[in-house]
Amino acid sequence: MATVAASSFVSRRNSHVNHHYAGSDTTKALQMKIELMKQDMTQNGLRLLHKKDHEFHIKTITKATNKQASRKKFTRDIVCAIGMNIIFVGTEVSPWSKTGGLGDVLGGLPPAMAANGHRVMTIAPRYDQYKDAWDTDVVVELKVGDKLEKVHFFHCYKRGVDRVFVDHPLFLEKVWGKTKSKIYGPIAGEDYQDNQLRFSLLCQAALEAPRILNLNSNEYFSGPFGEDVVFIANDWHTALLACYLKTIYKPKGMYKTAKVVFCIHNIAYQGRFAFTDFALLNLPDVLKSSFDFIDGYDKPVKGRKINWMKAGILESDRVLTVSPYYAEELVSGEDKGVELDSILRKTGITGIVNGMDVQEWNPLTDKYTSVKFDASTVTDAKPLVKESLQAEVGLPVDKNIPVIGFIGRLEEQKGSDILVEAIPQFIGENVQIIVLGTGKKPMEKQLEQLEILYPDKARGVAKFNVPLAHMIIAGADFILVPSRFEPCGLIQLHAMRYGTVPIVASTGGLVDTVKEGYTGFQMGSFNVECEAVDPADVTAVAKTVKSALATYDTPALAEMIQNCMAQDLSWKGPAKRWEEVLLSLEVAGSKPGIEGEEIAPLAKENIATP
Ligand SMILES: Nc1ncnc2c1ncn2[C@@H]1O[C@H](COP(=O)(O)OP(=O)(O)O[C@H]2O[C@H](CO)[C@@H](O)[C@H](O)[C@H]2O)[C@@H](O)[C@H]1O
Ligand SMILES: OC[C@H]1O[C@H](O[C@H]2[C@H](O)[C@@H](O)[C@@H](O[C@H]3[C@H](O)[C@@H](O)[C@@H](O)O[C@@H]3CO)O[C@@H]2CO)[C@H](O)[C@@H](O)[C@@H]1O
Repeated sequence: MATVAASSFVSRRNSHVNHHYAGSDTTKALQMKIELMKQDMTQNGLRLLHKKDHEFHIKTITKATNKQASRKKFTRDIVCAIGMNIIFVGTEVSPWSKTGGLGDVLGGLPPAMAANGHRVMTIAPRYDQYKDAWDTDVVVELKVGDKLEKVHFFHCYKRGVDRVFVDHPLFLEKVWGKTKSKIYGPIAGEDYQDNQLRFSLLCQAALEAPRILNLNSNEYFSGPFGEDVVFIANDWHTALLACYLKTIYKPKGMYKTAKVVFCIHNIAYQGRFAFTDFALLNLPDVLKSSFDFIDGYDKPVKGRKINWMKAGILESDRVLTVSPYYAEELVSGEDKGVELDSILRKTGITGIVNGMDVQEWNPLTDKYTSVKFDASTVTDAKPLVKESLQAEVGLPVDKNIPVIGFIGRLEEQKGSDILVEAIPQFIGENVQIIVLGTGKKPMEKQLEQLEILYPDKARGVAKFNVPLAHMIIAGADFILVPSRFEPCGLIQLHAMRYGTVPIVASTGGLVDTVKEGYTGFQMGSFNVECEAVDPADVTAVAKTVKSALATYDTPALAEMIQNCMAQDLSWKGPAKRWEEVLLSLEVAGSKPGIEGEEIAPLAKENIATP
């Protein structure tokens, strides 16, 4: 009996089990891998060698008769329960809640991290009676403002991620049934008066969840996540998390090695409130200086204010944002850094470009489109999908007319006002345009006017309409993204995956993700002053749109379509970069992950959709 081929089998506390065959094994179904592993162990006489600090090392003894084959078979690692405990906290988590890209990121990045062997939880408010999330029966009492509030936790397990929903009337009673539009205020542009209390509650609840929720969602992880965790706080609403952690939990000896990453999805929203409101947050005075902020604006009060995002940046262990170019822009000066540039220059900020959810946005399986396609069939399929889109919005159905799409929140950021002014300059071409968005009322009105002004050429739909968003992404020939600023942008990623060529402003993540002449068209950067539309930007939009239209039905555009579709735009790459950053924080027990596939098929998933 010879040979000892090495295989290591590492397990961790709570019998957490995850696994990995390094080397050439590319088997996708994890269940098969485990079965194989069990068989291997039996057939080849695996023996437990020693146990040390929760780690088990197993040595394989192969049969002499099959020495070579066995040696080959076992020169791979089987790693169980590797990785980190990662907790994402945010106000939106798609598909349960979403007003825009923040929801998409909390929907898509966590499953990608889980696929790599990490134990992952998201914590977001329970705005609605989600059909697939059940009451955990765990209740905590939290001090919010000057009251004690009882908070419940709901839970479901999807795509390898524990989805936790914080249940309290501050969320459910306000937003119930209107998840898409009323998360932050009664109408776009208007905030709920008690948002500070709502988000203080969210942050405190998020600090309780990993310690008290006994989650046994799959056979590899069980029990509470514990205290050796890394929190990822997203945008201003979650800025208090680092503050409570540092001043309340750590002094009590809790969360000793836990760390907080603060991720900026949009620096335009900072959470600026009256300075006296600091008292509402139940934080020690020592933190006041981190919130202290003076600006020249009268809203919500004149002069001195508290700034939640400023505190989030200063009190977290690491600051990230959603693209490298946006990270550069944020520290470049006051206009792009929106008066937090100097703070960010001190703390530093790293940009990791977003990925996209390739399950939700897949031209081969998209449930909202009539014809499914991939790169090999796009040329034949696109005209058909386009015709259904034209019919859907009531435009003349003609596959020979190039269609331009726009999707976005109607805020100055997205430049829908620039687009509306540019339309007269290119609408004389052979073209149709479809604009989908909700937000500020005057901008919604501008959209609704389009059909009246250009009945055979343009449609504006002022609704939050996910099926139509999919149809536009799939059926349009070009997608226009005329943003004044854009931290990353997901629209252009979705579009490229469907062979819809992006025409983008040269800002933020649009610079990082769209290569001029290769995967799209760059329009140059726009004036970030939002009060008025800069005529130069209108000209840039019209000029670039005309150049793009000139490529319609040419081999050059066909090549660009192929270039777009050939890219891996999934969360896989970004998830690896996130992992590197999180590992560098050195939370106890953190280990690198693996190159994994989503572990959903193995999980005790509840399959109802929200
Ligand atoms: N009317 C409508 N109907 C249906 N769907 C609609 C819609 N309006 C928008 N959407 C959807 O909302 C998402 C918007 O994503 P973006 O990244 O463009 O936006 P947003 O600015 O909200 O996010 C911020 O956060 C993300 C994530 O980090 C950054 O990419 C981005 O630059 C930053 O501004 C897309 O999935 C889009 O389809
Ligand atoms: O996913 C979409 C975006 O969602 C978040 O943005 C919201 C923002 O955080 C909220 O504060 C609010 O913004 C309003 C702002 O508070 C108010 O003073 C006024 O300026 O109007 C704003 C718009 O209503 O709503 C935003 C969503 O519309 C998230 O922070 C962003 O990163 C996401 O892009």
